[in-house]
Order: sequence, then C-alpha cells, then structure tokens
Amino acid sequence: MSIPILNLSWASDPTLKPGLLQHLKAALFDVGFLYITNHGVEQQTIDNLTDLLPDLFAICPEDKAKMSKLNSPHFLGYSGFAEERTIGKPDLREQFDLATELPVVYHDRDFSKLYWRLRGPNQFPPEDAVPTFRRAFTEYHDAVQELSYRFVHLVEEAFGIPVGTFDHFFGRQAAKASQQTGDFLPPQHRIKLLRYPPSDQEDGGQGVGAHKDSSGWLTFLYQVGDEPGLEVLSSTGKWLPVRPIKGSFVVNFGNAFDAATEGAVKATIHRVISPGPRSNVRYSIPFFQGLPLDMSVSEVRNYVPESVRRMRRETGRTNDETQSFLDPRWDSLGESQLRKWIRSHKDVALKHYGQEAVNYYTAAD
Ligand SMILES: O=C(O)CCC(=O)C(=O)O
Ligand SMILES: [Fe+2]
Repeated sequence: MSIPILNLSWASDPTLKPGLLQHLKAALFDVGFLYITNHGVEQQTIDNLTDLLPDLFAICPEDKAKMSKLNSPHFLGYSGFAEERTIGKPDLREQFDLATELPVVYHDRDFSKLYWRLRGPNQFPPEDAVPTFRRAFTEYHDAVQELSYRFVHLVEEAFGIPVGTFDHFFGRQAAKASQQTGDFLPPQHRIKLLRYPPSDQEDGGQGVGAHKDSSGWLTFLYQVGDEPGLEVLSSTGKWLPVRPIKGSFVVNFGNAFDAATEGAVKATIHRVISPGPRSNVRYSIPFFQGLPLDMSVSEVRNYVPESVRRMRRETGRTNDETQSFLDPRWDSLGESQLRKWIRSHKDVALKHYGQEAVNYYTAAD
C-alpha cells in the first residue's frame, strides 16, 4: 500500500477530472489517507502562519500560562510539553488548540445541552508577543476551511451524490424542504499548532501515540518543513512513513466519517515518532473540519448512499472501532466530542463542568 497523491488542479480540467475522481475513490475506499497538491491554498498564506511558529512557542512561560486550556470551557488554548497522553504514555509535544473564532452560545439562547459550552472563542497570544499572529491564523483558517468545503464536494462526486449534499452541515445552504434535518448552527473547526522537539532517545519517542482522529469529519494536516515522523498503519499492519511533501496537505478521516459511511471510508490509525537527538524541531498543523454539535451520526448516514455504505458489509469485516457512536448516549457529535474532551482533560472538565459531568462522561461503558 502506498499513500496516493492527488493533484486537485485536475478538478478544473474536464478531461482530467474523471481521473482525479477515480484516484479519489481508491484513496477513500482502499487507503483512507492521501496527500493533496495544487489545492488552491496560497503558499504565502501557509508560510505567514508557519513562519510565526518558532516565535509563538518561544513566548514566555507567563504568557503561555495565561493562555492555558484551564481557562477555557471550550478546551481551547495552550497545553504544555507531555501534558497529554495517548494509549497511556505522554505525547512528547507541546500545543496550542485554536478553532474557528466564535462567540459562546449557551448564555443567551436556549441551548440546554451541556455540549454547547464546547463552542466559544480562542485564547490568542498577546499581540505584542507575536505580532500579526491573529491575522495569519485567521487567514490560514479561512483558506483551509474553504479548501475543506471544496474537497467535500469532490467526495460527494466520488460517492455519486449531488454536489452540495453536505453543504447544510456547514451552514452553507438550507436543507431541502423534504428533509427533516437542517438549520444547524455551523460547526466550529479546530486547528492545533504542534511542536515536537528532538527527543534524547535514538529511536525518537512518542510524539503522539497511535490514534484515530476523533475531533472532526475530515482532517487536513500541514507538515511544516522536512522533518519526518508521521506514520500510518496500513491494512497489512505495517507502519508507513507519511513524509512531508512541500506544499501538500495530508487528508485523513475522523471517526464520525467512518461511522457515517459504515466503515467504507476508514478512520486510519496514525502516530508521530518524535525527531531523534540530532534532528530539527518538527512542527505540524492539523485542521479538523467540524460538524454541527447537535447533529447525530445517524442523521449524517442518511445522506451517504447505500452503494457506499454497503461496501464494508460486503467485505464481511465488522466495523469495530466506531462503536461509541452506536451507543445512543454518544450518537450526537456534541455528546461524543464532550465525552472525548472531558476524558482527555479532567482538570479542565472539573473546573468548568463539575464533578457530576466528569463522573457521567468518564464512567466505564
Ligand atoms: O503532527 C502530525 O503530523 C499529526 C498529528 C495528529 O495526528 C493529531 O494531532 O491528530
Ligand atoms: Fe491525528
């Protein structure tokens, strides 16, 4: 298995587009991981943000503390080196979690569900500490958001459903009158700015442990520079390197997408090995495309054609890893997101959601 590279500029050439869609189908259904090049996001927009990363991570500890995730019921802000764990081991990275800049909604509308508190504004670094950061971040966010919507249109074509079928998930058009769903509050997308310092272990260390993405629908990852480390688990059980290709994004699929397609498009397992002792710092920026918090995966599934959903069933393999969406308690995106955040950040959860919520969301299944 190798990781396909799709040239998105083929989408605007009628003679090349059928080939692109063919490649996309193979990438979606056979691999679940791909690179995209000529994707339409200006290199300058990317560089304006990536050039600031060394300065951002070099802000003083007091400024980092002021941006701590502990301040944020939305789990947005700074987490220090090795503070998060995956599969029981610390991840040797430092990160800023950001998102689409949105106001809180739970104060002034009838949003009775606790998960609405996930939605809210960013904590930005002080403007004098990293001048132009907010502008560079916002431009990057807007450009990748636009790419993500464009890419979803190609996925619709690959699925053989009308272009725009998923638009109302993103507040881009009302659902058709005949359909029950619609009027969702447009989602908040999440962006992590990640820094992996060189490890003192010869074989690197756990940059981030093996996982599937649970924060969104599709992930668009930008790997800064040439430092390797990202690996994806192939269907034969081998770890394949996903080396940076200058200017490309890596696309992969989150648990919700896997569940919505009944496993036809897999949420692949991936990990990052930290740079070794003589390597450079590695930076990367995943963009997790969100879905409306009050939408349920079963609703999303209604828009995915039967021809796609039966693919996994026909292979005879069960859809093992997305069981949590099958539990009615976690079927909505909001419930599953809140559960995930509370489980991974108990300190933030206790402070902003209280012991009762922590007990509820962390109880064994
Ligand atoms: O840093 C990377 O290349 C990947 C990060 C990742 O998989 C994640 O944060 O979900
Ligand atoms: Fe990931």
